[in-house]
Amino acid sequence: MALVAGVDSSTQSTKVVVCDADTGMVVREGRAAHLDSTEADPALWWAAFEEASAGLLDGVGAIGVGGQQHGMVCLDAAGEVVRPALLWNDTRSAPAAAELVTELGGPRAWVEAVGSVPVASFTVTKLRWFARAEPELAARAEAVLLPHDWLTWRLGGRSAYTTDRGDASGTGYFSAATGSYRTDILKLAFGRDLELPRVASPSSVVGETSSGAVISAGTGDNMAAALGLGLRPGDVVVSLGTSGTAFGVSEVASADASGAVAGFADATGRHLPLVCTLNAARVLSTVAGLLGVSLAELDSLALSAAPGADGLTLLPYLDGERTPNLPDARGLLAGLTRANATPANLARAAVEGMLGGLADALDALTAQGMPVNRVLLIGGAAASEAVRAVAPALFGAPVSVPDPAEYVALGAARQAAWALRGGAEPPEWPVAAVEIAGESTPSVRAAYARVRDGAQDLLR
Ligand SMILES: Nc1ncnc2c1ncn2[C@@H]1O[C@H](COP(=O)(O)OP(=O)(O)O)[C@@H](O)[C@H]1O
Ligand SMILES: O=C(CO)[C@@H](O)[C@H](O)COP(=O)(O)O
Repeated sequence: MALVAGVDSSTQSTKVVVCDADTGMVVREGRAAHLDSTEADPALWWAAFEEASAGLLDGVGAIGVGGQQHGMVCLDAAGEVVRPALLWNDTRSAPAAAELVTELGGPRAWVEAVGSVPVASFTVTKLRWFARAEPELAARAEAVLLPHDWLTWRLGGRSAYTTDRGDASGTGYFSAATGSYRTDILKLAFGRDLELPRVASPSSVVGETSSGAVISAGTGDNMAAALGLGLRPGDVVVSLGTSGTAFGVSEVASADASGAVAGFADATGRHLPLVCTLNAARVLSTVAGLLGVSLAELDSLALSAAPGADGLTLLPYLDGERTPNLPDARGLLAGLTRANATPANLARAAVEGMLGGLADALDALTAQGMPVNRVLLIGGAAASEAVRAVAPALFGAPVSVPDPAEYVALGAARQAAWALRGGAEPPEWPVAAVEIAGESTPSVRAAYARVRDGAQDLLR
């Protein structure tokens, strides 16, 4: 049995899986936690990878890395990290994003240039912030990489100084449509050129580890998840991790000047229109902490309340929000009365509020012509019984839950198997999923929309 490994270096943790290269069956896996911060020393990602992969990689013939998107990893001339990486969920570059949108000529100009309208998550806005806020440190920067690029480079050395089309499409200076960098945009943001990694093709081998395993190109975590699920047109993923994302694979690029749908590329040479919220799984853990209960107890409380939480609505912008682009927003609990002020209603409002943002994300994809025939629910919070009860009621499409697995790491492993074996398409790895049912509750979405739209001025 040939073995391949996949890595998911995401916001809260690193996960590693080792799979049968032919079937995708997971035979070994490990994980290690990350610090809770919106900036990180990449050395901590490497330490987490070493911890999570300890004892797992013997006999592995290929390895691929899926990483959280957008992180700004700047290196000096000696290849040393200049400052901790600013991560996708760091919002300090929101003013820089607004400046850059104006400087290039507005949202439509950005969509035509790179397929997306940049917000604080995008690497290009972080480079602008870096150049303006920390000029002496920025003067030392000679190159900029993404988190998965940096880990791939650490694994394979100079030859593995690469990225892929999928992750590159989240920088704001790469066009998924043309497959080329827009170095003019990088220079507009940062003030001068920086060395960028070579964009490797989807099934290429970019290097070799010290133990002789070939290294695939890697990709961004959402692109890897799409690969791990073997996503087909009509399937849309809702991923509930630190971020909430809704995305699907498309043969054509999206072009949403509203900025809600980012025109990313996938990891197979196609496109991955994607909507991302800043608030997902941690809405549940935060409210569980507020109530002093476990996640399982939060589930029980939420399931004991009626749909609509007796009029209690939570707009869960607890870390600001990315979609809608309200980086300085705070959460808002509306409709509170003496009668509905119960732990059960608050738990229910947390689940419905978090999923309300993802239901809006699905609407944004539909508006861009993305067919939503089936929703696949993944990410840590997909394990929640309350989430599984509420999602079908809000999403307006059949919802299925794939067998529990780390689909980002699985996708990276599938890419590694593709690089190992070659061929026009990645190996066929079966993914089983169970459909979950739920009665539609349009009144819950209507209540969420009223609070969302009515509070816009309060939220800026
Ligand atoms: N049963 C559960 N119910 C609700 N949330 C859960 C459950 N299990 C895990 N989570 C949450 O999932 C998150 C981790 O999901 P994951 O997809 O690994 O995140 P990321 O990829 O962003 O690091 C954590 O915030 C954790 O609290
Ligand atoms: O910014 C995005 C997508 O544009 C996020 O999806 C990040 O890629 C982080 O992913 P998770 O850590 O939540 O998996």
